[in-house]
Amino acid sequence: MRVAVIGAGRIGSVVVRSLVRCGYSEIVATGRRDETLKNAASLGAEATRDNDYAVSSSDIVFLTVKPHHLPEVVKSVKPASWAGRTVVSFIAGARLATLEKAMAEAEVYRAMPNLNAEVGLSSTAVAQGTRTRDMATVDRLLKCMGRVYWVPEEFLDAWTALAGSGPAFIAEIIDALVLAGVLVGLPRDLAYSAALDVLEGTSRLLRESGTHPFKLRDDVTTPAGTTIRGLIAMESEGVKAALMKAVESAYRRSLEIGAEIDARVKRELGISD
Ligand SMILES: NC(=O)C1=CN([C@@H]2O[C@H](COP(=O)(O)OP(=O)(O)OC[C@H]3O[C@@H](n4cnc5c(N)ncnc54)[C@H](OP(=O)(O)O)[C@@H]3O)[C@@H](O)[C@H]2O)C=CC1
Ligand SMILES: O=C(O)[C@@H]1CCC=N1
Repeated sequence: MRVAVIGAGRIGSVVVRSLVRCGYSEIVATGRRDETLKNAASLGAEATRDNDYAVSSSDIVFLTVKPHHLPEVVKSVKPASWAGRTVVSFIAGARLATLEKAMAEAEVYRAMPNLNAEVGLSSTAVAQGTRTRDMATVDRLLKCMGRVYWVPEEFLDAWTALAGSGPAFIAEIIDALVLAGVLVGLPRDLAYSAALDVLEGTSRLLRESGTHPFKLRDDVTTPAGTTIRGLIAMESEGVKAALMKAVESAYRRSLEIGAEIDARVKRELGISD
């Protein structure tokens, strides 16, 4: 099976690396700049600027360009070349209806992974379109990147906010914890190790024990001890509300991008509803 990765940037490169790690060797990746192509080739992909060649010579196509590049990419491929291809779009916000209009004869899936695919730990949600047949192959390829959740498309924008953008939110929290460690006297490296260990350990404990986060919090919290002092500071600074608003804002932006891209695809490709 041959796989095309259209747009071998940050997430596209991770797709190439994940597939190579999984044993796939027939991969073609595209980009515009020399640097992008050089990088794709160094990862083991055939690198080309020719999107039409990449799509027409492959069975499965991953779309990993920025949302505003979607119309240009569709135009760079002959309509006949999309026919019969299985296309998995990682483009934030881009709706299945838009993608199916843009690539009229392709079998289209909308998915949202995250950058943790770099270490095989993506949380990827995927929704099928109206013409999809080969879910097993898509499932197998996505599993090379980490966990896969088949969901209705209505969850994709929320998933994009929580899981797609999630690594950035968690990285901010980790950075804050490291600064906090330094504030109270730990050397930076030690604070960083502690922050990563606590995050990884808590995550694993919750997943493996099935314990509710409230119960874990209460188990850690000694009356008149240290944790409760920290918890009241978190409450008064609105940490929970800030995180909820972060995800809600990202969700709204995903919806906005979806509407913008739909309008651009219709305008630039001359498609009507
Ligand atoms: N970054 C992330 O964590 C995640 C991103 N996504 C989604 O993945 C998509 C890509 O994001 P990201 O990887 O961060 O972005 P990048 O900008 O890193 O990568 C996009 C790539 O697309 C290439 N490209 C642009 N136009 C064309 C074209 N006409 N033909 C071929 N290649 C082209 C660019 O190549 P060049 O630089 O050579 O122009 C670039 O390498 C977005 O839609 C985003 O929503 C989804 C989940 C997570
Ligand atoms: O920030 C973005 O738009 C993309 C989608 C999810 C992660 N990065």
